[in-house]
Amino acid sequence: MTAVLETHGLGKRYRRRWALSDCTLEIPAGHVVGLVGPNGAGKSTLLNLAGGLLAPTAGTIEVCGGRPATGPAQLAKVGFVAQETPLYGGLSVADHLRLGARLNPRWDDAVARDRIRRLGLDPKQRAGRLSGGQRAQLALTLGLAKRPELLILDEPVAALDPLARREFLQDLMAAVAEHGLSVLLSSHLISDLERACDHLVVLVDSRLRLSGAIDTLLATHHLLTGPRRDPATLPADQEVVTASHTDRQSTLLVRTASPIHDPAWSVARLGLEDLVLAYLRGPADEPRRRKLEVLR
Ligand SMILES: Nc1ncnc2c1ncn2[C@@H]1O[C@H](COP(=O)(O)OP(=O)(O)OP(=O)(O)O)[C@@H](O)[C@H]1O
Repeated sequence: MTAVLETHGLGKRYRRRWALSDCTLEIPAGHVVGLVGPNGAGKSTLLNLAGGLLAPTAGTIEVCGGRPATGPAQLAKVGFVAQETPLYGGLSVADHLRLGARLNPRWDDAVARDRIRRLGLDPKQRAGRLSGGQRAQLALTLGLAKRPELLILDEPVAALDPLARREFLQDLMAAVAEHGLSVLLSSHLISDLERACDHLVVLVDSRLRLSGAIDTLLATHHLLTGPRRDPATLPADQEVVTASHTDRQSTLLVRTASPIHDPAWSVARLGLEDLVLAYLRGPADEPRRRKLEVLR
């Protein structure tokens, strides 16, 4: 597997607080990877580290085989659209495309012009006069036309209307299929991630909670419902992600690569949204011990 992003023990600290801690992660090339987590979980921090806008406090990070933002060749490989879609307010849409062409060796002018035309943006309009969604669209167009190996997008679709969101995600998937682009994007909109992504990374409380191919994650998580039971009595290969109990019944979300044979359980699969929400809600460490406390 070729990795477009590889981190080992990666951490970023602001004064006493770790915004990202002990993150070891490998993201394969040629995929659209969704990054999710609650507000303040460390998503932008991870993306900014990958884009070379921040330097790590601990650990290492490699993007497309090199350290982020170290020289022009490395910069050309990575496109980054930050959350606040930085543009030059005094420059027109056309000026931004000209600048993009001058600064980026692999610039695809046809893609840029075609998107601007489809979006109905006036090339003469100054970026400072565009709406929030139009500015986001211009920034995303610059990111796609740069033809990077890895495109990093921090909440790219947040400002777009539903139709524009869907069309943008389709453009992204087409670029992945046609040009082997890899994409890492953060979003709170799980339905969008479900549509566009085939890999998932979940951060909670500055820590990596889950990562992997979405198909595999969905196939290895099971919702078990049955007579009340201490989660500590489950087979060792069944990791309890969350557990809730009534007087008579237990409902457990477990992760395991093996089939569930115990006839006491009724077993159901989860959709992506329920899986993500379980990890956002679930305890970050020692789930078995904590759940035992609940049972007492
Ligand atoms: N420049 C900074 N100085 C101090 N603390 C910071 C700074 N930037 C981020 N943080 C803190 O680091 C933590 C992670 O922030 P980050 O922006 O990475 O979260 P996020 O997951 O992207 O959140 P959101 O979903 O709200 O965009 C937060 O607690 C935030 O307050």
